[in-house]
Amino acid sequence: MEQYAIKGGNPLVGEVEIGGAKNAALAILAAAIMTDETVVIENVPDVRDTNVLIQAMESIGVIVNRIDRHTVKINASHIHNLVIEDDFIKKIRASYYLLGALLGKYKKAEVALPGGCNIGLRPIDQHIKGFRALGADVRIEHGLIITDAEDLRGSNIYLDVVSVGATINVMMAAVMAEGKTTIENAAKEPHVVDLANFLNSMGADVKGAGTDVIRIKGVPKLHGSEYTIIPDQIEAGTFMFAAAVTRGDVTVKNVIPKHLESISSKLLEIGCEVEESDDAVRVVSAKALTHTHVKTLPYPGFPTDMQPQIVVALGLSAGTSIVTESIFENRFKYVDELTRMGANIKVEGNTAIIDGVERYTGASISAPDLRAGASLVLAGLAAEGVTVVDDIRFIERGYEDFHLKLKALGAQIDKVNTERELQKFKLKVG
Ligand SMILES: CC(=O)N[C@H]1[C@@H](OP(=O)(O)OP(=O)(O)OC[C@H]2O[C@@H](n3ccc(=O)[nH]c3=O)[C@H](O)[C@@H]2O)O[C@H](CO)[C@@H](O)[C@@H]1O
Ligand SMILES: C=C(OP(=O)(O)O)C(=O)O
Repeated sequence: MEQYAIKGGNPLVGEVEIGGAKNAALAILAAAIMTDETVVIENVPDVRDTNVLIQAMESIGVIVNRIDRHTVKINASHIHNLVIEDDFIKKIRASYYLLGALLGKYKKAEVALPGGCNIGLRPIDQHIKGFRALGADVRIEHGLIITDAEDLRGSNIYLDVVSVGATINVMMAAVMAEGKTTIENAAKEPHVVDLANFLNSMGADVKGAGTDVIRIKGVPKLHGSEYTIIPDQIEAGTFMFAAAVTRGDVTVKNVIPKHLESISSKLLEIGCEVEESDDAVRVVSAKALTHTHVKTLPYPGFPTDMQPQIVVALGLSAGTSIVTESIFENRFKYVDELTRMGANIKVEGNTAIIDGVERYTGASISAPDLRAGASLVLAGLAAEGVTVVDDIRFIERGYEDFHLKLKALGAQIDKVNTERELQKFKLKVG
């Protein structure tokens, strides 16, 4: 089983290029099947989740050509099947975007219930509420979400919780519905805006994305497009925190600094310097880190997908910090692993009370999910001695070349596959 072997202690220094946003790419790839014309999408991250989604699209007859590692050409004029139930698709969250896309285009779809990170219950009632409001019948049978409609008609939909997935799914189902749709209490995340921009580039009429009211006028059909996906806010944030915890000096390049504001603010609060330019942010961690309080919130609040990264940093900060996870009920599972490395953190319900320690010490640990896994790697980079992180397949769901990018910044990290390779790494790093 592949693992990351890490020898901590090196400050990360240099520049790192951020890739396309995984969560935008997943929505946009799914939406690309809503036209029979060819679509070219650039800046698609080469990560497991996007590759699984592409594989599922191919399984129903979508032709996907890779022009280069990050550019795909999609033609969905020969879809022959509206049922998607292979085992892989059950593992990712965004499989359900194919439901909104197929329902919007063909008025019918059957897709396996979604997976994704095991961080809470993750119900899909708001997606179902939205589809039903547009006139679709929706039922769950044999592990599949089955939806069909004679006609989709625009509607006013108020989301009871701010949900990225439901906002995206309802938007896709509504763009070719007859008449006007309003999504109230919509999510405002950058990837919601990116999807709306992409749909508009295909001829849709979506207004208000990025605010909490999205207005959609149905159009009869969508056409081909060429589109570039926005940079990944969370990949960028992860490298910014890698600089913070290793006392480094890292410039994350190819980013939209506005999307990183909540992350930059917290880094400033804990004692880092943050310099913004047009499409880059530099983080310098020269002083001892200090404590702060954090509550995860929908955008523009502090992202839940950055919660484990900031906990790793606060675990090394002087004083007591309180982190409240307000989006998912069970996103502190990694704290047990961090405790093995010497962290002093007590979890009470959705709150972590963190008493900073002077250092972490290397240990053998497992990645419980994507962001927690990446954050445990950051802990390993800051720790004294060698850390071995198992289950790195979770990390590879959302980070392209994670260890190679860290290595280029001066980290001592290798991917190892056998005990022998691990011993070799240990000998190499001394
Ligand atoms: C593939 C993707 O883009 N994943 C992101 C997406 O997940 P995802 O789209 O699953 O997250 P949501 O925004 O939908 O979830 C937010 C909250 O709403 C609840 N909820 C959601 C839908 C629903 O029908 N009913 C309901 O109660 C969820 O349980 C959660 O408590 O947004 C999350 C919140 O920013 C991120 O952590 C994930 O990385
Ligand atoms: C939780 C995440 O992804 P997913 O919703 O796909 O599980 C994430 O990207 O951090």
